Amino acid sequence: MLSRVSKSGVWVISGPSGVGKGTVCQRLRAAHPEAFYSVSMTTRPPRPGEVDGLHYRFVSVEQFRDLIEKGELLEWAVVHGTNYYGTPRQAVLDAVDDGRQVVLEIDLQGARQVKQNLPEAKLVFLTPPSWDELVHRLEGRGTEDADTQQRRLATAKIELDAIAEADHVLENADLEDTVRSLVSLLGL
Ligand SMILES: Nc1ncnc2c1ncn2[C@@H]1O[C@H](COP(=O)(O)OP(=O)(O)OP(=O)(O)O)[C@@H](O)[C@H]1O
Ligand SMILES: Nc1nc2c(ncn2[C@@H]2O[C@H](COP(=O)(O)O)[C@@H](O)[C@H]2O)c(=O)[nH]1
Repeated sequence: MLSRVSKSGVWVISGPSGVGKGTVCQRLRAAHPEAFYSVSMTTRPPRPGEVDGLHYRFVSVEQFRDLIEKGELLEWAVVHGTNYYGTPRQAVLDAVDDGRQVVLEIDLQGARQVKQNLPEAKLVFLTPPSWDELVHRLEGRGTEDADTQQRRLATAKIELDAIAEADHVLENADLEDTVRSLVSLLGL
């Protein structure tokens, strides 16, 4: 599907909860609006300050299942064993046709599906400087209760064990360094 496109690239940004994927992608988006940043569908309730259509499209479980049935998602997963998350298919394909760089910030299950559907897609895995720093960032964000944090950290162990699947690994120590590395990798 991608082979007819020369300029575009699909870049999957993944990594454990709290490593900084959202923060890095926000910075990248502000600096390089010419790339396409997929807005995921989710059944998770919005956090304070999250805007429908900007951070996510917030939908009900029924709406999400309908999107699955209609084949409207490029990939989808139940993440951290709780909520559905998925990437709208058509918007990504349109951006590819337009020759844009496409950025998907999604979990490892979704990354694997994207690689199956679009083998040319590249998986960029962000790692924390240390496990303690990951826990510190997740706790410091303060958006989840203790149980949810523990669930996310359990997923994080599984995701970090799969690091060999990545095409590129970037340690997110200094935020600006990480953004600079991504800009260079994506050729923005
Ligand atoms: N390089 C960094 N150095 C220090 N703190 C950072 C860095 N990058 C992100 N953070 C902070 O870590 C916390 C988690 O970041 P963020 O929400 O972007 O993580 P995430 O990987 O998107 O997590 P999730 O998968 O749970 O959505 C935030 O408070 C953010 O400000
Ligand atoms: N498979 C997919 N995973 C996604 C998508 N959008 C986000 N995510 C991942 O979910 C977790 C949790 O996100 P949060 O906003 O609740 O903290 C995180 O790893 C995201 O990368 C998607 O469309 N598909």
